[in-house]
Amino acid sequence: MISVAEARQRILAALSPVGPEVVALSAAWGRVLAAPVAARLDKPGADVSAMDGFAVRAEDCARPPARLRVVGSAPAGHPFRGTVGPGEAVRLFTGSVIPAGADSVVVQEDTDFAERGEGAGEVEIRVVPKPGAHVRPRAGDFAHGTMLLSPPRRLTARDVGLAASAGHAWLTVRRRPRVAILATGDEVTLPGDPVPEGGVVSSNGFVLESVVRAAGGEPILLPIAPDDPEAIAAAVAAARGADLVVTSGGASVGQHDLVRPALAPLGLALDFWKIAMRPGKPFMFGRVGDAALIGLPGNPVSATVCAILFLVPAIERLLGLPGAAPATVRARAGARLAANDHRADHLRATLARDADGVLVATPAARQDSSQMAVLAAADALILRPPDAPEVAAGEWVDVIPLGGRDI
Ligand SMILES: Nc1nc2c(c(=O)[nH]1)N[C@H]1C(S)=C(S)[C@@H](COP(=O)(O)OP(=O)(O)OC[C@H]3O[C@@H](n4cnc5c(N)ncnc54)[C@H](O)[C@@H]3O)O[C@H]1N2
Ligand code: MOO
Repeated sequence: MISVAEARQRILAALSPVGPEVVALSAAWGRVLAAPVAARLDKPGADVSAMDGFAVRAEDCARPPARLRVVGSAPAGHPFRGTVGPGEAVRLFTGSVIPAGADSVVVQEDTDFAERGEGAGEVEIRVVPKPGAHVRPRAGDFAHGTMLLSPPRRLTARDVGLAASAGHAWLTVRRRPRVAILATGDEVTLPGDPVPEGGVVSSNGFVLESVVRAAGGEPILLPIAPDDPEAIAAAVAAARGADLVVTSGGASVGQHDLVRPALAPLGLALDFWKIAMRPGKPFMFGRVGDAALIGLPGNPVSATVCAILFLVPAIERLLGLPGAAPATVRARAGARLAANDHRADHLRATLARDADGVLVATPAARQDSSQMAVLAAADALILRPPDAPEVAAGEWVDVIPLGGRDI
């Protein structure tokens, strides 16, 4: 059995980024940028005012109060075409272009504007403006040609706004990796269908569909396959065009654990099978045809933990991102943790702050890999490295916080 780190490294090494596509800016949020974004214009495109007030020549206002003639008004989008001469001012608003001749802006609160109102022919300036006061210089945010966003990068709302402000209506992003999902098992039924004796309602397909979507992939949820090698092979063969095929169930050693032998006739090239971890030991990785294959254990908690640890990084790699391990934080153990065996353990835990504000991770009492209620209620997975010694309550442990990307 290989370690969690080696498994992730082998998965990432076997995958390469999918191709690009061009999308409208309105559809770009959350997508992964595939080409650099350089500014198509200066921002701002001219020296502009940061405040509502008056454009002046600072030298005219050296001895307040200074009485200036208001020679024009320049709302944002309507620049003043003349030049501000000695003893003159122009009425301005936030975003207005600074007229030629002026070098500073005096905010209207520092004038007699309140007494005179809009449209007066004169204004009294009551302060000494610093040259350049309240002026946003041309290209002060960015200049035409400045590199603003470099790939690979998952686009945030702020990135989308930046690209818009730089004049981009379209962005080149990675297409969404197509991930076919196949739940297997004679006992597995769909939610809403009658559940026969010994039946189990499929949750894995829906968890995986959600995880794929959250990671930026395009999930394709296939019909459930029975424990029949031909049916499993036919379903996987029909998923041609997928970048990645993810199966659930039939990954272990039992007589009905069929995925590996079922896919042999399709030319399954197995990279590795079994990871020294709990839950999720019977994890399979390889390739069938043009697609990578991840075979997940059927136990729901095992499938979900493996999806967080390996499927999310795999999709990130297909998107051209590094595919890093889930981030960890330090917390104090909320209870004694027994010494671990040779499999890295991932204990479902709740997080809370103690009286000093220190994060405390308390493991759930039940850690069976079938317990979905415990998993959904958990805030974190406590990491227990292979062969870790016993940990007393209050000692520091590493935890993976859950809930990122709403997983
Ligand atoms: N003799 C051994 N038995 C088992 C071993 C082992 O090493 N030796 N490993 C155990 C471990 S660890 C795990 S994890 C499971 C994984 O087994 P499989 O991947 O073969 O999964 P199944 O047997 O098909 O199912 C296990 C369990 O999960 C339920 N299940 C299956 N599919 C779904 C689904 N889509 N949604 C919800 N639940 C599902 C299924 O009904 C079973 O209860 O093997 C251990 N056994
Ligand atoms: O690894 Mo299994 O996933 O222990 O239940």
